[in-house]
Amino acid sequence: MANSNGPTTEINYVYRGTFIHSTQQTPLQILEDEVLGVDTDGKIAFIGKAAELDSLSQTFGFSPSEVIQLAQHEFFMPGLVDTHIHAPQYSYAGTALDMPLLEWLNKYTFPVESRFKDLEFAQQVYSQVVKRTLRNGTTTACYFATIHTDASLLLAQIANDFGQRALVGKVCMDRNNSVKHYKETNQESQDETCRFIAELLNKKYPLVRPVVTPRFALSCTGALLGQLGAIAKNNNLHIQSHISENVEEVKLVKELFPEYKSYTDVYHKHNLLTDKTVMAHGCYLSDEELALFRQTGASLSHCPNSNISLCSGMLNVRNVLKHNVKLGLGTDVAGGYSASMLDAVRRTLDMSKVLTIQDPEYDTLTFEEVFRLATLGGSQALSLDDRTGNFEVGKDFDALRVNVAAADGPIDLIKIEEPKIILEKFLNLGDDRNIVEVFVAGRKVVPFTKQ
Ligand SMILES: O=c1[nH]c(=O)c2nc[nH]c2[nH]1
Ligand SMILES: [Zn+2]
Repeated sequence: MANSNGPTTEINYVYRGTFIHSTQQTPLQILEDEVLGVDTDGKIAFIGKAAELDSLSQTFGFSPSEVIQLAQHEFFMPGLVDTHIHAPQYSYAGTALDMPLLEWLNKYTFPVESRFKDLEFAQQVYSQVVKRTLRNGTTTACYFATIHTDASLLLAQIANDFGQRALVGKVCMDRNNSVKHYKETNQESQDETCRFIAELLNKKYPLVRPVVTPRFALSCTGALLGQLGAIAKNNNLHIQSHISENVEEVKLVKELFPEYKSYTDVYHKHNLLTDKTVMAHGCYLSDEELALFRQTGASLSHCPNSNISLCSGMLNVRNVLKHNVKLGLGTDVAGGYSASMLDAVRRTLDMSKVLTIQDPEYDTLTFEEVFRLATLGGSQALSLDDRTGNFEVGKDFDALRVNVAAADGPIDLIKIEEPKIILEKFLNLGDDRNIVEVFVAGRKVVPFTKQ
């Protein structure tokens, strides 16, 4: 209901209970016994103390009797943001982790990805990955697809149908010396990227957008990198790629692009570093390169499972944060074997502890900081933090309803615990059995209504 200076949209539903989220100022803000209202556009209309329920109900025009009360062991947290995941690679997730990156790409990845010309196969795998990630609380995913435009459009359609917020990239590569049938010509890559962007934008999906996706410097000619930089600029689009993941890769980039100062400079000079760019990994970036990320507003996606599984390297997250570079977490399926962002949280903490074992002076990340990276940090890394990432009024309601004591779940509570302990238990021990509902832009997307 609207009054002359009040809200202009109607309240759809109101929850009462504990809300836990991050802000720019604090990695963990715990709001106990609060009420949060979501309007019919899926946006957070208000959040306030339950003691003020009567006045909120008058201002926003809802009945206190319709308020949904969370149970003792439940809380809401912002949806998880996976800033880097390869949807086609979900088909072999959990296998093929026995060699380093470049061999792994040639032996497993390129042969599998080349199969996504087959739309039936794509339909099967892409439905599985969207459902699996949603069930595990990924409300926003930044996907790599394959070089195939129609299959990439299908991934976008499936994300839209299931209600996931997504950036979807048709992969671009006009260089591939090992699996010769899995590459495009330069012209094809440009034309198909433009077709992908035009057709996807034309669908007008409310939560799914295209992202310009050069695979990485080794898969692209300088000409293609430059053309993709221009396409992104002309259409004001997101950009994603990989950078500085493994020592061998960094060495080859130096050999292939000798006239550039650094790996980062290769992307920068081709106009691929913008405030809508997210680069996966960055394990071997110098301070100078991090400064260039900071200057351009480009962000990093930290993918610890992948970095460990492929023996790639270890990102010094503390140093990235010190340089004020935007940072989110990614599963990097299938270099990372788990599609769950809870796994990314745990690996981030583990890797930070390994760095502390190696150097006791290293300031280990706290679980609160990693919680922020998995939610607000991810939304900032994808430049979507005006829409999602925490429970600020005006943002979309992207949220997980978590029940730490879910029947048949993985967590045993001995007694009533305070919210901070409940969150810590969920992050370290929880799984999809604890995620009882998932909301994206106010719409309940888990449990599924569609099969
Ligand atoms: O982890 C990775 N997965 C990939 O598919 C890929 N391609 C280039 N570089 C890559 N790194
Ligand atoms: Zn990747």
